Parts: sequence; C-alpha cells; structure tokens
Amino acid sequence: MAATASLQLQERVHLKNTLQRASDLITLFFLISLLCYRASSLQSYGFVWLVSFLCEFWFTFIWFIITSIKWSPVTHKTYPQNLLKKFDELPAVDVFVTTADPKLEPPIITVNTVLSLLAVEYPVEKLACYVSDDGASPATFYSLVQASNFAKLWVPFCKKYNVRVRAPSVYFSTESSSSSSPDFTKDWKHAKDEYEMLCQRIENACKDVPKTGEFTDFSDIERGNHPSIVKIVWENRGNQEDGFPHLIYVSREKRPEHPHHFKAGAMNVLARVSAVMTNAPFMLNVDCDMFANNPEVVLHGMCLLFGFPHEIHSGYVQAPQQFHGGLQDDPFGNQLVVLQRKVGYGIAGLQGPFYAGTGCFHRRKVIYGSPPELPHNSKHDVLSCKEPQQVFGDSREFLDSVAHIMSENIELRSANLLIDLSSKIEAAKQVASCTYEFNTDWGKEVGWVSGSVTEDVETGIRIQSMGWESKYLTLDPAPFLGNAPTGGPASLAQQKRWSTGLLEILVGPNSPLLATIHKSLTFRQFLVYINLNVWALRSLFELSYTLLAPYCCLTNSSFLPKVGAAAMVIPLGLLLSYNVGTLMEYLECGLSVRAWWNNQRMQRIYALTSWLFGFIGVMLKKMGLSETIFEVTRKDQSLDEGDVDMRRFTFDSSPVFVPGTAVVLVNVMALVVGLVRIMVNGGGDEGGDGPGFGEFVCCVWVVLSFWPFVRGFFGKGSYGIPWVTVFKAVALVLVFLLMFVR
Ligand SMILES: O=c1ccn([C@@H]2O[C@H](COP(=O)(O)OP(=O)(O)O[C@H]3O[C@H](CO)[C@@H](O)[C@H](O)[C@H]3O)[C@@H](O)[C@H]2O)c(=O)[nH]1
Ligand SMILES: [Mn+2]
Repeated sequence: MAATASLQLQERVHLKNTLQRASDLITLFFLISLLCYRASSLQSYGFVWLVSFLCEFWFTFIWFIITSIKWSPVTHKTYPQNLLKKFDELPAVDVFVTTADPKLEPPIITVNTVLSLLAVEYPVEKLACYVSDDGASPATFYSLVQASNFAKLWVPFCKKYNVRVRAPSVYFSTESSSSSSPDFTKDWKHAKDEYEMLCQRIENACKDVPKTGEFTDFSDIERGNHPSIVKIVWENRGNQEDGFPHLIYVSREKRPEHPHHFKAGAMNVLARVSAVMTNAPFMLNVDCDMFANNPEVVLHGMCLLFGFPHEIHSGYVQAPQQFHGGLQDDPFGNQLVVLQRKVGYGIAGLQGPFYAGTGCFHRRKVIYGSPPELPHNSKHDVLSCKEPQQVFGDSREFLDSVAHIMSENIELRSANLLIDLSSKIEAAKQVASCTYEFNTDWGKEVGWVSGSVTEDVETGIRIQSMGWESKYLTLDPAPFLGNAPTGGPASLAQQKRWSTGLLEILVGPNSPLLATIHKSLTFRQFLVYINLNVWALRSLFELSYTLLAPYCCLTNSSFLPKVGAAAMVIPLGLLLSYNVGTLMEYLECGLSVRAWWNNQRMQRIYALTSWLFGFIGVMLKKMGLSETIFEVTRKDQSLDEGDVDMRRFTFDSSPVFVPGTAVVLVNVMALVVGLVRIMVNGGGDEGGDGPGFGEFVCCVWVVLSFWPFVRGFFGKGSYGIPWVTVFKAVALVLVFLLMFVR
C-alpha cells in the first residue's frame, strides 16, 4: 500500500459567490437600518415598538449567522480511480441500516436499501451489512431472508451490466430492457420477474407472518419486551464467484423498565454487535429508506477519509440528505435542495458538515471517543484515566475488538472478514442486551449520544468538539436518496422532533456553547450549530411578529412607518431584498418560483406549529413533566407525480395544528376590522396612529403563507381542519383578545 503517495484522492474547490454575498449583505444592511430606526425612536412609542425591536433584533442575529455560514462555500471533488492505484487493498466497512416499525417503514423499503448496499462497487469480502430492527418484526426478518435469496441474482446482474441505480424498485420503475442485447433482455426480464415475486412474498408475509423454524424467536414476544435476537441472514464464505457481503439481522433486547434511547440506542448496539463480529475500522450508516443511489459511493467516501495529509481533516464523511420521488414544487418544503446547496457548501468550508444521522461514513475509533492525534494530545484520553470496562462495558470479546481498533494504523491493515460468524452470535447477543450500557460511557463519551431526539447532531458536536473536522460528500448522481415525508401530520411531526432535539442539545451537556469555550469546536462552527439549535426559540419571535400586525389592526395602532414617511424605505427594501435574494437562490438551483414560495410558506408554518411545540416540549421536559420521544416518520412507498392529492396539506386532531389555525383566524379578523374601520372613520396611511399599508400587507402575507390552513377550514376528511382543532383555536383567539385587545 501507499505506493504512489502523490496520487490525489480529493481536491478542494472554492465556489464563486460574489452575487450571493452582495445580496445577503444588502438584506443585512436593511435589517440593521430597521434596528437603528427602532432604537432611535424607542422612547416615543410603547409596547408594540419594543416587541418589534426585539423580534427584529432576533431576525438580524439569525441573518448575520446565516450570512457568515454561507460566506465561503467549498466542495470536494473525489477521484476514486486513484484510490485503486494508491492502495493494494481497501479497508473494511461495516454498513448499518436501522428500522423501527414495519407499519410506518414497510419492509420492502428496508429491503431495497439493503439490496442497494449489498450491490455497491466495493470488494464484497470487505463489507458486512447489519440491519437493526427496533420493531422485532418477523416480517422484517423474513423479508431480509427473501432479499438475500434475490441478492444472489441481483448483485451479479448489477455488476455485470453496470446498473446505475441498484435499489430494484427504483431501477425497475425507470429502466426498460428495450433496444439492448438479447442477453441483457433475458437477464433483465428474469430479474424483474424475480423481484416482483419477492415483493409479493414480502407483502404476503406482512399479513400472515411465518411462525415456525427460524421464526420461533419471534413468537410470543412483544416489540418492547424481548431478549436480543441476532441472526445471520447470509454469510459470505468467500467461496462463490459472485458473492455478496454478509447480512446480519439484529433486534436488541428491550424491557419495559429500561430506557432504550431510540435510534441512538439502536446505533450503539449496531456498533458493538458489528465489533464482535467483523470489527471493520469504518462504518457507514443509513436509515432504512436511504438507498445507495451511486454504486461507487463507498469508493468516493474512502477518498475523503484518506485524501488528506492528516486524518483530523475527516473525522467523518457526511453525504447530504437527498430525496427521491419528491413531489413537484416541494409542497411541504422539506426537500432541502437550496439549503444543502447554499448552507451545506458553506458549512463544508468551515469545520465541516454536521452529522445528519444517515448517509455518513464514520471512523470506528472516533465513534469510540478517540481524539485526533496531535502533538499536544495524549493518545486515547478516554482510555487513559479509566479502566476499559468502565468505559466500554465488560464484554471480553468487545474489549478485545476495541484494543484492535485503537492500535496503530489499523484502518489500512487488511482485516480478515471471512471469519466464522456463527461462533460470534453469543457475544453479539450479550452486547445487544438492554443492561450492557449501565455504568459505562456509552451514550455519553462513547458511541451515539443519547438523551436528545436528534442524536445525530449531538453526536456530531461531540466529535467536532474533540477537534475533528468532517467532510461533505456531494456527488452526481447523488450518493444516497431517501424519503421525505408528505402530508401535514408527518411533516409537522418530523419538524417538531428536530426542533425539540436541537433545543435539548443547546441546553444539554453537549451544548455548542460549552464545546466552543472548553473544547475544540471552532467559533464559526459554533454559529452553524446555533443556527440549528435555536429553531424552537425562533418560533417565539415569529409568533410575536405574526401577531403584531393583527394587534395593530384591532387596536388601531401601527408598528411600521406610513407610506408617505421616509422610513418606509427600510421595510420595503427589506421585503424586496429578502424575497428577491431567496428567490434567486431557488432559480439558480433550477427550482421554480412555486418551489420557492412553498418553502417560504412552509418555513412560516413549521415555525408556528412544530417549532413552537418543540419549545413547549423541551420546557415540559426541563420541568420534569414529560419526556421527549422519537416519533418515527411514516415512509410512503410510492409517490405518484400526477396525483394532486399527495401534494395537498392534510390535518389530524393533533394539537400541533391549533396555533396555525388560530393565527389564520386572528389575521383574517384583523383584516376585516381594520378595513371596516378605515371605511367608516377614514385613516390608514393618510392620518392618525392607526394601521396603514404596512400592517395590511403583513396580515395578507401571513394569510397567504398559511393558505393550506385557509383551505383546511373548507376541506373535507383529512383535508379539513377537525372541529376540535377549530374550537381550541377559537379559544386561543379569545384569550389573545382578552389579554391584549380591550
Ligand atoms: O426507536 C427508534 C426510532 C427510530 N429509528 C430509526 O431511525 C431512523 C430515522 O427515523 P425517521 O423516522 O426516518 O426520522 P427522520 O426525521 O426521517 O430522520 C432524520 O432525523 C433523525 C433525528 O431526528 C436522524 O436520526 C435520522 O438519521 C435523520 O434521517 C429510521 O431508520 C428509524 O428506523 C430506530 O432505529 N429506533
Ligand atoms: Mn427518515
């Protein structure tokens, strides 16, 4: 190995963004002007002015952070062809897939992800795929067994014909066999027929689960109360020509009296189970719906792990969360395209992307808490002051595996993965037990950090605060593609979980603030995390600001300059520069004006629904009144582009819809009252202290942003806002009127 050290594996490319900077600065200029205007006349106005000032101060603060994050975008080009020239042998990678609920996450989705991973371009004896099933579902296990049978045909087929998308459901929905060689047509047809049969069998198994043989482990168990189940679905013994990687099913022990820490808990079990079995120095983790969309993805990942003079530069390699089958114009504002392009590349130029929970390559030793080796760092700090079993738990097999991983240069030393897996099952079950982590550092200094519902970001902070940088793996075609939620309830629930978890981090032991002061998180990376961590807090300012204009209309006052006044230039300039600036970003990324608007309005909706509940949830948790839980997002199997209904906002009776409904009611009411008053008494911009053009524009803007809710008042079934929600919203509106408008 390391024969030709000069061969480049990656290249850092700076992206030009002069226009972007100018546009962001203009908006910042208007924001600051607005603050100065408020500050200069704070005395002469009352309460409304003060609230406006505080909100605008907050918006300026956030905009300053965003401008700073986006300032110097970079991307890294990767050269996998050099990898193969540079190293005689590639390092081993353990691949982790998590699933939690066969109803919300149909097994066929997991199967497609697993098949795409088994078929990647990488030496098969260097890969092992572990599936964690928190649902302890025999249907999921059965599906994996069936999938491994299909893989015997699918993996060679993909490699023989260099198939580009190796998730069969996606491949067969887009490719056809026409105009190809007769050989290919025959093989294609065969693979397609077999895949359809696989789907059929899996569908049947989901209805009527087998209970004999291998499946007896699943009989008479509850998903929250059962022993560890570890099963080797497929063992690659290295004796077949067209082999494919090991496939192992893991369902960790669960008992009602022990907390299981949701996904963080599942990841930690995967880390340990894989350690006692194959112990690869690298791990790749994906969610069950995130298939490998680029067959060379692991090679590209290795380029970023090995492409730098010092490993400190790539503690982990994160691919962006990209989605497939997205609805046209992004009606739920969750495809994150512009965010990844503008903010993502910006972060890539700082300490590196935050860990997003899926599509990420990790170094095992980093997950185990190893700081980067620097002259002033004593090696393996964690290990130096405590006994290994206090840190890692007391499985002998596991401790041996740790010692091996922590030893010098293991990452490139060839590991023999062709071991007898079945001899490791007992050790694996032990480390998958629900008491294994007691009195150890797991979930704290070692492994995935548990305690917040965004374990991903928190784990990333922990890693970066040791000084590690991370790298952003962007490829064309995209490295991985997942499933973005659709409909109101699922989208709002996901945003609620994110905002909850992010705020939990801010006030927890891994707060980026502490990490910057006491550890090695850089200042601008701190800004990256602050921007994320305060989502829930943003809701308070957005809510206040949303209520300002209706308040003014109802109380015959104003918070914006009048049309004739010179100061009106400021809010007008801000409105223009912000909207034109953000619209340009969407157009630049090849998206439509509609997509821009949908994202704008969904941001307002998320802020006043999900993020607000995130804030309340964290407050309740801090007061000890409730716990935050990880609600799994429903994964839709097929998104039909032409289906208008999929794009429409849906509701259920969840309280999360109440504030949005109330906001619409207040704003509509304010518009009516304000207009009637002007018609009767005159006023508006010409005279008096009453609301003018500015306030009316604000009310209309809010109503347009909440258009899905406006439609919801008239919709039927899940398209309509349930009556209970409307009643609760009316009650809130009454409270608002009684408190502020007398
Ligand atoms: O108790 C649990 C709960 C969830 N999961 C798995 O976690 C993954 C993510 O769950 P999902 O419902 O899809 O959440 P998303 O909001 O789509 O996930 C994003 O946000 C999460 C943090 O909130 C990260 O963990 C994910 O990686 C990231 O993709 C899925 O594979 C689940 O099967 C478990 O294994 N055990
Ligand atoms: Mn997901």
